[in-house]
Amino acid sequence: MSVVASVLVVDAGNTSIKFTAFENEQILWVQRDDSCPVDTGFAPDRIYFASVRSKEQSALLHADIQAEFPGSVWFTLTSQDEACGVINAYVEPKRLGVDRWLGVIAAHHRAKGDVVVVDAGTAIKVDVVGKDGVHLGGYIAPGLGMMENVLLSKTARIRYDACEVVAGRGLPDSTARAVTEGCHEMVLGFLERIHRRYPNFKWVVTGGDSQVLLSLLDISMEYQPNLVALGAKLVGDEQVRGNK
Ligand SMILES: Nc1ncnc2c1ncn2[C@@H]1O[C@H](COP(=O)(O)OP(=O)(O)O)[C@@H](O)[C@H]1O
Ligand SMILES: CC(C)(COP(=O)(O)O)[C@@H](O)C(=O)NCCC(=O)O
Ligand SMILES: [K+]
Repeated sequence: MSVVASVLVVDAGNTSIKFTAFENEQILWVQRDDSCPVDTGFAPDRIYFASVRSKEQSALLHADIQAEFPGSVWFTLTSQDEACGVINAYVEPKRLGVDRWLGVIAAHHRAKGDVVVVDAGTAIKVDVVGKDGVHLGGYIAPGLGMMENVLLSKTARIRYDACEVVAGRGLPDSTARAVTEGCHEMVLGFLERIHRRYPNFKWVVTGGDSQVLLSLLDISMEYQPNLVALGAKLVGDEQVRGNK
């Protein structure tokens, strides 16, 4: 009889927490929330927890989630110098954001070749991974929401209502369009410059803002919304095997 392994992956980013329920390799459901889902009817054997939040916030989340799933074995995932056949580029491997680390690992295993990972979240991260599993490094830039918020918070007259953010033709002719499309152009130029350096790499994009970018970029990219969770599953399972 095959033993079904149920795993809950928790990916705590700076904006939202993504909860992904696995049964063996199959994703049963994904929930994006600010706190632990309740009454899910899911009883994971294991919880793989990856957080880029502060130690204090991560500890509070750990307590909340463990209280909701008291029978689950807890694994906190962190960036390592090597895991699942991938070698971390960082001089100090542990300082690489664990979301980036897990996305890099999942992308390497899915692409089976040279790959560029774009994760458009609170920040926009771009990581480059060679087909041999060597993480070559990457960039961090402000996310779309962050750029817009800074313009609003640091100026007196950049003000507009959400309803003014409309698709337009030609150069922006309103404050709302000037800001939103200016931020888009910043990110698109950033990504297109990197694409000119890595044109033959596969590109995979994830993160809450990826659909916006996909619609504007003329770079062929695979959209994988569960990339970080898939990387967490690979790393967590490797740890479980290693502990046996
Ligand atoms: N349901 C949602 N809740 C929060 N942010 C969302 C949602 N849908 C799309 N987004 C966009 O995704 C961004 C957050 O992406 P995400 O990858 O979850 O960030 P992080 O991993 O940094 O927490 C937000 O800036 C927002 O623009
Ligand atoms: C860059 C990040 C804040 C992105 O996190 P997110 O946008 O998912 O909230 C995170 O990957 C992080 O905390 N990195 C640590 C610094 C580094 O990766 O070099
Ligand atoms: K993230």
